[in-house]
Amino acid sequence: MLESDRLIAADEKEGEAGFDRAIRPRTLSDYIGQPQVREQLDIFISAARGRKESLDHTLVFGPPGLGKTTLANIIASEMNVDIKSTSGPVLERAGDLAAMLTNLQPGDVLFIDEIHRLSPVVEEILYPAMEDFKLDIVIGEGPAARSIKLDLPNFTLVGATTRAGLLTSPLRDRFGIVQRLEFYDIHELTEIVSRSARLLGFESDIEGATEIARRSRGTPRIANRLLRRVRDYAEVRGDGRLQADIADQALNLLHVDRHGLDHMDRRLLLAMIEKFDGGPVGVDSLAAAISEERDTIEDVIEPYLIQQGLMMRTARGRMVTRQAYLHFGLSSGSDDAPEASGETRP
Ligand SMILES: Nc1ncnc2c1ncn2[C@@H]1O[C@H](COP(=O)(O)OP(=O)(O)OP(=O)(O)O)[C@@H](O)[C@H]1O
Ligand SMILES: [Mg+2]
Repeated sequence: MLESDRLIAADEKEGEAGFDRAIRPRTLSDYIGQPQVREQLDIFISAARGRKESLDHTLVFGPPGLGKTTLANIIASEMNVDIKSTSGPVLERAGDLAAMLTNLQPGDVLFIDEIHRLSPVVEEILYPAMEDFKLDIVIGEGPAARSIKLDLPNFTLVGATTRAGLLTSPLRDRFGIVQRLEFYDIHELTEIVSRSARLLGFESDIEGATEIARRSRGTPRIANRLLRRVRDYAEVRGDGRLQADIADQALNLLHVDRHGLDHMDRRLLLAMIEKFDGGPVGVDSLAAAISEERDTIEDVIEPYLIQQGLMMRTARGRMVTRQAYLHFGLSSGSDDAPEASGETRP
């Protein structure tokens, strides 16, 4: 199975955009969960508005599907300004960024998704733009080359990344506000599912919403996707309402287990147990063993398994925990399978 075919992949799938527009929160008060992020941003935004200044540059990081893009849009709407969106890989040349920057109105939000993938030449242009609102760019080549300096309006750069560790430190240091998104707990996800169901006109009860929440890997995008599939099932096999037994049947049919683990998670954990004796094993060996990209393992599969206390990242490599053996009904063979280190299940 391809990563992109995964029902519980946290990345956005084709055809979800329209559905997403209907349910994406637009204001900070619609944004469920992430209490610290919300409280801090509420203060910073109110203060900036009070001073009639633009908001400080803001970096948002966290695993896919937790609400980074949503938050960038909310920041712009709470600040009452426009948002212009682009992404790291799209900005290939210095001129691409210059075009975006010179197009900004005072106070605007410039949203750069996947900001860890900016090329070094583009990043160089970004530094003075962020710091002094100056554009400093060389056009042309050889003897005809000229350096152009322009004043830019004050703007807010909002950067999003799944991998804060890959940001260069000069770039990271230029963000005044850094927010980390966490996986959502069951109560928050239940609220998200109930809200989405309401907006879709899909009648639901709390048990039904909870059943989806429990199996959504702490991720709103997955919760909303499972909700859509359960709605199909409820319309065809049930009475069109979201209830716990209908959700359970639908998700079993889709092979999403009670902890929200699917085929790929199970394959990763079982490879560690069966081929590497529980680890420690390097991520590259693991990637080869299950024929996945290393990035997919690091970005998509393992963050949730680590958060759930099923595996650990150690200096010597990846290891499964005792909980992983228990999950598969196996005994941990040796007694040295580690306990999960203080991580709790949502
Ligand atoms: N706090 C929240 N409350 C309610 N719904 C949310 C929240 N956060 C995200 N969502 C929903 O989850 C979906 C995914 O959010 P979003 O696109 O912002 O994720 P992302 O972090 O930008 O993902 P990626 O890393 O793939 O870019 C959206 O459909 C949005 O409606
Ligand atoms: Mg996004």
